Amino acid sequence: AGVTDAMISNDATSTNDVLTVGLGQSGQRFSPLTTINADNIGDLVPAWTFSFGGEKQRGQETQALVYNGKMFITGSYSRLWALDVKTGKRLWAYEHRLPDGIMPCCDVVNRGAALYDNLVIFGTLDAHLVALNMDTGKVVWNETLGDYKAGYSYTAAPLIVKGKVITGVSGGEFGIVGRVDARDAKTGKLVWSRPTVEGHMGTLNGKDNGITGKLNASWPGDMWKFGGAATWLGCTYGADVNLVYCGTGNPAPWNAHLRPGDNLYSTSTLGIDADKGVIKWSYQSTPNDHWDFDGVNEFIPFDMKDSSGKVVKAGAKADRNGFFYVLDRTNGKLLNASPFVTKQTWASGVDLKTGRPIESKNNRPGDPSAAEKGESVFSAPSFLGGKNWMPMAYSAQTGYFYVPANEWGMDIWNEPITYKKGAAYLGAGFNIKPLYDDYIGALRAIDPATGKIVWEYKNDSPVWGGVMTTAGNLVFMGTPDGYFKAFNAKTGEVLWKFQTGSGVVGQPATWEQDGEQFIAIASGWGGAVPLWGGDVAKKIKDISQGGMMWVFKLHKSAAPAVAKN
Ligand SMILES: O=C(O)c1cc(C(=O)O)c2c(n1)C(=O)C(=O)c1cc(C(=O)O)[nH]c1-2
Ligand SMILES: [Ca+2]
Repeated sequence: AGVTDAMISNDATSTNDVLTVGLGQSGQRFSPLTTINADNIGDLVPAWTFSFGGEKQRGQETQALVYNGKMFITGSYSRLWALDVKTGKRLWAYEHRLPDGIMPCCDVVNRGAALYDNLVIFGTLDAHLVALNMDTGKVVWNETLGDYKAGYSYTAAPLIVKGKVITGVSGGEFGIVGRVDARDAKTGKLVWSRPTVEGHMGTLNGKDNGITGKLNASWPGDMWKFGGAATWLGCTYGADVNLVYCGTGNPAPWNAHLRPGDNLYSTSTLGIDADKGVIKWSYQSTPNDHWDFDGVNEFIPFDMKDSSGKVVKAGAKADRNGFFYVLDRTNGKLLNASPFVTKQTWASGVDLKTGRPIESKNNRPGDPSAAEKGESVFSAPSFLGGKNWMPMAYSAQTGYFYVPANEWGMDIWNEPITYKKGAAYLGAGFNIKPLYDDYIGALRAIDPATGKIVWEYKNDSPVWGGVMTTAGNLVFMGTPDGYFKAFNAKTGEVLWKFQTGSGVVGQPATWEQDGEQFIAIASGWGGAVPLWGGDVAKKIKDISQGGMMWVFKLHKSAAPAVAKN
């Protein structure tokens, strides 16, 4: 017995296990379970805990996977554990031997593994993809994703699509070239590879698989050779159209004066043919990005009822640049775009006809070519984004997306820079500042058909944890002050919270076992905010480090749930 493609296709509706990060290939992070619900959530108590151990703490961004009596979790510094899912007892551990010179930009994080056959597959900070035997933890195959000395690393959860393991790469701040790869999940052998910087060739079974668009038309000179567009958050999958959806990060360097043009395919959503690795469509949210708006944010396929009641094959993305985009997932056409944070100084909106931002004048930092430092501008959102990596969730039951957002801006300026292998390739300086005294983070319920914010929960510190929603009328998210919280999915009311002992930047998961529902979350403060957060980082410097897996269940097995509303 092992994990099959059919099981993975059904992961969003099957409740006995958790086979994918995102609770299904489309990444909606919705569970149909109702045993734990808005009426009895007050009875939620810890079932067991597990410590990530020792000196290697830092950000724990993982999501638990559950299969065949085992839980699989990844940890900071490229570690992975198999635990007894009933007790939390450690069964085996894999600790990847990392070289000294690794260069992750934004903490030593990992966002989870993938399961296929009898393998548990995850990526490492030195840009390797490692497949372990589920029962023993022994390495079955180990492939190189990039040269860590050139700044390649890996932090995302891989995605399984039809027997293939789909991965991106990290390293946009070092001038790597972004890429999406598909490998045979059983052997690790490369099937196709699709670079995300125009000009670089893709491959299918070792042969050229074609490029779309004119070679390098959107990059000046040789800039495409180190163009960034890292695919550092991985991909989702639209099974009905057989497209892998991958976001691409910032073009490199940050100083956009050095690369006039749109810089395709940076800061874009790509719809890539899952069998051949060919880009079927692309949608660029921030052409010629000057603010590190990146654009990797997850694109979540969902079916949307439009104003006439017609069901549209849509997909949504809450972009780091502050706009919530709804696209036609079959062809990438923009359906609507609306702000999900209070301030976007760089653009007044998005032109629905052309799909391009209506860019503000004078919100790009000045050209430093004749000076040491160009003119500084204040810009919002900050480069850490209206939303960063932490995934949103979608409930077909309420019809809302639940978006973890942050309200902040930055002073940003440019400096001269040239590419040097293994060195930061930014050409920019910055300082992040809060916009408001009373809050930075917010969890917002957004109606995708109108773009309206239906409810919001404000948090004093930035939110950095993933979101999950359930048919029990619940939304779950953790906060940097250590709480794991449950909200009413319809109203946003906080129904329950639990202090985990360190900041929560993990992703919730839920499953059922022997008639009981369980909910898991990793606690362990870290990620990009303490490293890059400027004035905001100063505000939250007193959060305790840590590293614990928490699993919860109802205090006494509740009677089968009866939904009250
Ligand atoms: O361009 C890139 O390759 C890249 C990679 C990563 C990463 O792999 O974690 C982040 C970023 N960029 C980034 O811009 C960013 O804000 C960020 C935050 C985090 C985090 O885990 O908290 N990672 C990253
Ligand atoms: Ca980046």
